[in-house]
Amino acid sequence: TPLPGPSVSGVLAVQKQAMAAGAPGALTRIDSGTSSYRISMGKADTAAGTAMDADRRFRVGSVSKSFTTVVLMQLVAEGRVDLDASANTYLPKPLPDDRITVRHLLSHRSGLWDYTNDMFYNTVPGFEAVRNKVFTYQELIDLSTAHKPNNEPGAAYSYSNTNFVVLGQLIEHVTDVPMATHYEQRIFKPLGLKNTSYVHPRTTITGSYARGYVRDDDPTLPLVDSTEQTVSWGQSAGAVISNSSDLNRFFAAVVSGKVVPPAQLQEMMKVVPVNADGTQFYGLGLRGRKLSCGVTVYGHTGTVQGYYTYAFTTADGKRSMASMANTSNNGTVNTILAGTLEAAFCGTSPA
Ligand SMILES: CC1(C)S[C@@H]2[C@H](NC(=O)CCCC[C@H](NC(=O)C[NH3+])C(=O)[O-])C(=O)N2[C@H]1C(=O)[O-]
Repeated sequence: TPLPGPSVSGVLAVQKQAMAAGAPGALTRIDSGTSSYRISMGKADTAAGTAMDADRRFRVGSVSKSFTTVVLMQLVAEGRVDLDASANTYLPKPLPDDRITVRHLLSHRSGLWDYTNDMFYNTVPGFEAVRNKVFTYQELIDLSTAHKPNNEPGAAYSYSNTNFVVLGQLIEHVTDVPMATHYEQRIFKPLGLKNTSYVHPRTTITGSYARGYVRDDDPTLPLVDSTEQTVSWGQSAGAVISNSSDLNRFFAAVVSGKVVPPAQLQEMMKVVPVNADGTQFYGLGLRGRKLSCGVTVYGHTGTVQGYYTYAFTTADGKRSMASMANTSNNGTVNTILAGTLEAAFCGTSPA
C-alpha cells in the first residue's frame, strides 16, 4: 500500500513543539520520489541571530555507526572479516572475552560497558573535560573493560558506544588504513556526499553549519555552546558531520544496495525488537522503527552534545527523512523530534 503523503504542517508543528521545549532551532528534509521538502525554523546561531536552514551541516552523533557498519560490511564482502569470528582475531589487543564476535559488536550484544556512562554522568563538566581531548581507541576500550560486562556475549541487547569504537580499531588494524580514508573513499566520494566529513580530531565544522547547544543538568542554567569539540570520545561511534540531504541520500543508498552487496545488506536489515512495545528494532549498525501507519523505516538516531538527529528511510529507499534539533540533554526535545518520522512517513500531525 502506498505511503500517505508527507505532512509539512505536521513537521512544522513538531519543530514548533521542539523549540517550545528548548531547542534553539530545528530542520527537517524529506526526499520522496522526485519531491524534496526542506523545513526549518529558529536559530542556527543564537548569539549572531542567524536563521536555521535545512541545508546546514551538523554533528550526527551515533548516525556515524551506520557509516562505520557500511565500511565493515564491505570488508566482510571482500572476505577480509568474518562476521561470526571472534573480534579478537582482528584486534591489536584482545578484549577480555574471546566469545565476543564481530556480529555482537555490530548488534550491541557484546555486553561491553559504555564508558560514556561515566564520562558524561555530569553532562556539562563531563563534556568540558573531553571537548578538546584526543583519545586513542585503546584508551576508550580500556575505560570500558575496567567495568564488568552488562551481559554474556550474545545474551542480550545492551547499546554501547564501546562496540563501535572497537569496530573502528578493528577496521584500522585489519586494513592499516585510517577510518577517515575508508569513509571518504568507500562512501562519501562514491555517493557524492559533499556535505559529509570525518575531520576527527579537528574541532571545527566547515561550510554552512548549525551551532549546537547542550543543556545543563540544571535546566535553569543557560545553554552551553558545544559546537566546537573533537568528538574523540566518539570517533567511529559518533564523529561524522553531515547534513539532511546527504543523510537521506546515504540511507536510501544503503537500503538500495548501492554501498553494500545484497548478502551483507540482508544481514544489516535483520532487525530484532529492542523495546517493550516492539516498535523499535536494531540490526547491524541500523535501527528500525515501526510507525503508526504500519511502515517500518530504517536508519539511525544521534545524540551528541548540541545535536539530536533522526535519519531514516523506507525499506525501498523511495522516501527518506533527516531531522535535527540543535540542542541536547533535553529528553523532551528528543522525544518530540521523533514526531517528524510520523509526519514524514505517515502524514500525521502531532496532537
Ligand atoms: C543511544 C543514544 C541516545 S546515546 C548514543 C550516542 N551518544 C552518546 O553516547 C553521547 C551521550 C552524552 C550526550 C549528552 N548527555 C549527557 O551528558 C547526559 N548526562 C547530551 O545529551 O549532550 C549516540 O548518538 N547514541 C544515541 C542513539 O543511538 O540514539
